[in-house]
Amino acid sequence: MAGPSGVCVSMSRARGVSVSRAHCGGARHPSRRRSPAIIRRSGRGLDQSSSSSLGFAFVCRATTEESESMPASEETGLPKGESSEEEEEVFIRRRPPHGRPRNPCGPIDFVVTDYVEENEPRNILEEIVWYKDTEIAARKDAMPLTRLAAGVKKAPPPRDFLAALKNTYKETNQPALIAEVKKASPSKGVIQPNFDPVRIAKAYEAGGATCLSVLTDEKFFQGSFSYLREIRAAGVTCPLLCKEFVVEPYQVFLARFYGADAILLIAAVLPNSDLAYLLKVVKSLGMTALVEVHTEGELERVLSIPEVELVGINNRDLGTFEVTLETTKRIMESKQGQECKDRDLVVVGESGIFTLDDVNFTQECGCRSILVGESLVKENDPETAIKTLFGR
Ligand SMILES: O=C(O)c1ccccc1NCC(=O)[C@H](O)[C@H](O)COP(=O)(O)O
Repeated sequence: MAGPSGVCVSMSRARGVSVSRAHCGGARHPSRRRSPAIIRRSGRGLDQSSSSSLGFAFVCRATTEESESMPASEETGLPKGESSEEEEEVFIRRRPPHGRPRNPCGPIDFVVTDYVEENEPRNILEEIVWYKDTEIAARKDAMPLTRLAAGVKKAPPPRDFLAALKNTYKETNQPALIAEVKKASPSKGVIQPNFDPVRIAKAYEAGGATCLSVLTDEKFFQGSFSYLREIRAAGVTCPLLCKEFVVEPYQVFLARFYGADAILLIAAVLPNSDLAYLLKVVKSLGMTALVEVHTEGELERVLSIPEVELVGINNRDLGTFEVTLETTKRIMESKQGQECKDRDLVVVGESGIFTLDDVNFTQECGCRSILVGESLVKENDPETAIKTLFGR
């Protein structure tokens, strides 16, 4: 049964139905202004779990007075009310702008029949981020935040990820290596078929990596949170970055629970209000945040948050998958790049680093650290691969 403006209500499981229409707080895209979205009232989905509101209560207590005063969304535990100007700068739409293709709603479900094209992810990062709601809901079903937070207290203490990078740079005068443990990626498919995360992590450490980045996304990278724990349990002492697509505080707790010392926050995904809030959560757990940007505009936005200490510049264009180190050069030569240098922030050059020339080029751009995945992980002897990469 088609309702007004393309709202189609499926009666298959329904006896009676009324669907409310209102602004949707989740999507961040100008198109949403042209048409009202649908508010989900009940049924299965993210808001089915009571753990997110519980989670927020916990996070509030775990962080500062300042964050306590921020109103938060019941759905995600993140603060509401970011300015529309800031929303425009966020490249990634957090959710399909017109809701999911099918929306369970109590005893019925409804379908949005218009705007099918706008409702498709525009790039791989949107596709990944949209799937996170499903993934996080399942995680919360298995372990509500209250239990997760209790578990976090028993996790091994966090190591200082940022200090490790700074020390290496000072000692070696070469960029400190964050070596990535990743089996596959959306752009390359399977990179290492004989993937053994512990063997690779040990080889990276033996080769001289300062820190490790561990992909935890299962669907798109064939990663796992359990790799963090396995690598720690095997005695690897390098601080560990949880390479995840974070949209909620719950994921930060999960990372700490599994032993991560640092976590990635992607500016293209997170408006500043979310970034600032997540940074407080990260700090409250004793971890470091690597805040990743792709453009000067994102860097400018990120630099307005005083808590940012570690910035990553990703050379991969997430629309085309094209990788060029010129991105790092361009951004580091911009006024925002200059501000990073003036503030003595550690900047990490990420993606597309294959040779000693690439290492040197990134260092000349002003990066004190590099994050390297493919060129090391594809080799069957990653220890030697690191030594070759650094000309040692
Ligand atoms: O690598 C991808 O295909 C990808 C797609 C969408 C989001 C992120 C993606 N990669 C994550 C990374 O940025 C890299 O794993 C990391 O920077 C290392 O890059 P590389 O040395 O080129 O493997």
